[in-house]
Amino acid sequence: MTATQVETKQFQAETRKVLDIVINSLYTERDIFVRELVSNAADALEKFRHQSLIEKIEFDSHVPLEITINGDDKNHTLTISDTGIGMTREELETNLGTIAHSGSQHFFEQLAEAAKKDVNLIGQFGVGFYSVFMAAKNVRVQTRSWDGSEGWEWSSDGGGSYTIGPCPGLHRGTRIIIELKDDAHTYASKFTIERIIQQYSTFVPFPVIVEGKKVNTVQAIWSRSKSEITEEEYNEFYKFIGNAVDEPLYRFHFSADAPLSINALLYVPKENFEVLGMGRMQPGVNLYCQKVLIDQHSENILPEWLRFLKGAVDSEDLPLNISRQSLQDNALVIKLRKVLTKRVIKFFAEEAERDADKYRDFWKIFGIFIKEGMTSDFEHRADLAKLLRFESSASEPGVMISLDEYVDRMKEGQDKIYFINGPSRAAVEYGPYVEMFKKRGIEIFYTLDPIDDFVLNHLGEYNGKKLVSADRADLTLPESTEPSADTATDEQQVEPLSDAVATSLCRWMKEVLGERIQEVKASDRLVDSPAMIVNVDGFMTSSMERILKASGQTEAFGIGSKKDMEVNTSSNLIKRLAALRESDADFARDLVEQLYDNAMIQAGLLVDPMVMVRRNYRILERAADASSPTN
Ligand SMILES: Nc1ncnc2c1ncn2[C@@H]1O[C@H](COP(=O)(O)OP(=O)(O)OP(=O)(O)O)[C@@H](O)[C@H]1O
Repeated sequence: MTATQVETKQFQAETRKVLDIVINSLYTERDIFVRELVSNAADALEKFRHQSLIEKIEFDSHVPLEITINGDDKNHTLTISDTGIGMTREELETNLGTIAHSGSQHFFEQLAEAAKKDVNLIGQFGVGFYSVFMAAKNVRVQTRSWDGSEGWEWSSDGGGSYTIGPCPGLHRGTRIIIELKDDAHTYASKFTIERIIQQYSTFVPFPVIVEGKKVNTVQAIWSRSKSEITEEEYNEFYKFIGNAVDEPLYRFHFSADAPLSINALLYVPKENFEVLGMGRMQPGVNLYCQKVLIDQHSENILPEWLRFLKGAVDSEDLPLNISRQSLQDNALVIKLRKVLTKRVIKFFAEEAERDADKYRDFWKIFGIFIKEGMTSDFEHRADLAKLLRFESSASEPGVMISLDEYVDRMKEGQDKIYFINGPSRAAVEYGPYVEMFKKRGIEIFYTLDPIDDFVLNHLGEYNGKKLVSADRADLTLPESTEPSADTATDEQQVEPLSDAVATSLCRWMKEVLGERIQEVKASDRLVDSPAMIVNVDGFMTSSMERILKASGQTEAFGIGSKKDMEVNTSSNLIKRLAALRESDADFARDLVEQLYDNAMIQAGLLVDPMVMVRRNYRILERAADASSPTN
């Protein structure tokens, strides 16, 4: 190449930032750059193999599909070559000059954070190629596309720019020549390279030839029989396919011949990367046909809510040359997805039976995905319901139970499943909604996750039993659980307000509260608390309303659920209020307002804090006055 034909280009700003992070913060586990480059090479080979199945390729068709790695101890260079799909000039510039991510500030912060925490997270960010600069002073990428167009060389020292120029005489594929940093000379050694390949790249489905010797054995273990596969092989395969360093939480290897031929090897990792602040996970399961990759990180083979699974699905029934676009509507793929989803759900249900504690661990990490499935996947909702777990009034704190367990111990005459949402178990247990449940010994689920009420509302009923939130105005509890008069002790037998006084008090309270409340009425559910807010109609619970309000959606939905306030006419406070109303109406009005605000807060709904605090001080002042010794 002549100097005049070589162009110097600046990296995209985002790429520079990534390079900066990669170069400066990832010195500890540099080995992974080899894995990244080998996996890029394998991807390129896979792409070529796929292309050659779709069309007849003349150019360099005799070149075998393989990865070659050579070190030069004297010159301290490492060269990784593949005979894959190669890159055109445009592809070279786009792929190695820019970053596929939209490059938000947030992405870089997360990347920098992850790099500090655990270098292995880097792979999840798709900065694969750039990891080479952990060990490289300078990198040259020589490449020629499968289409036979001219070859090109890209070169950079990882600073702000790279050069690009023609590179004649290449075969199809890509050669990466790495000039190693002074403290990275070990990567020119055959032993180091072999060790890394064994560790990370055993399952690369193409020969990897280090210094003339093939170091990997091709194994698509999913198509082998279970009994022939060792634990070690399973785990190694997981590390390869899941880009993981640890062992999986669950493994599911399943084969079927009818209605479709399927070999699936799926894994549940130990961590939910989405909660680690790394954004939405990409699907982790690849689709193969007779071991040829058809769809990497396939969005078609499993529903979105199963994106946390890693693994491989192979079906001989699929046409080899199916295009990515047509996978989505392909009848076979749709069928495959149905069968697989059902099997995966069944697998989780069986695991929950087999080892409930382990399943609880799974639920804590991945329950959120099952919940997502409940709200988004109508077809599997009923099956998924079996997998749900919540705490309940009858469970130990922190221990979650299934709907089946709840149903099994429902009270005689009970035909509904009750739940109540709250920010924590303690908040729910001290709140007004569970008082009568406790008193009558009726179990109630605590839905402590904001999404839970949506999940249960989508479900509607389970085994023919309606799911009902305890903050509903029309809640009825089974008659059979009504406490009989003689079970109440004397001190519990507090005289309530007379009906006439109660009715008049409620009417007046309604006047004070105006439109905010549809009705104030005497409660038959409150035991200790003086008041509570209940939802009159519709399906919306207070928790759902809170979430929709927070996201500004109540307007769009036209929802502002109508509410009643129930008051406890046996409560001392309410009885005093009835008297105070006659003697000091202004102060009594303040108390009504405060009761309302307190009840709203206990329902998890918003009140005007400024107004409330001012009022609260007025009330405190009265209380201080009343108990002051000078009075
Ligand atoms: N050996 C190669 N042959 C052909 N193309 C390559 C090769 N190496 C990299 N590329 C191209 O460069 C792109 C960027 O590579 P890079 O490793 O940065 O990201 P990625 O492979 O897309 O993501 P990740 O490594 O995280 O899976 C690849 O998507 C591919 O198109």
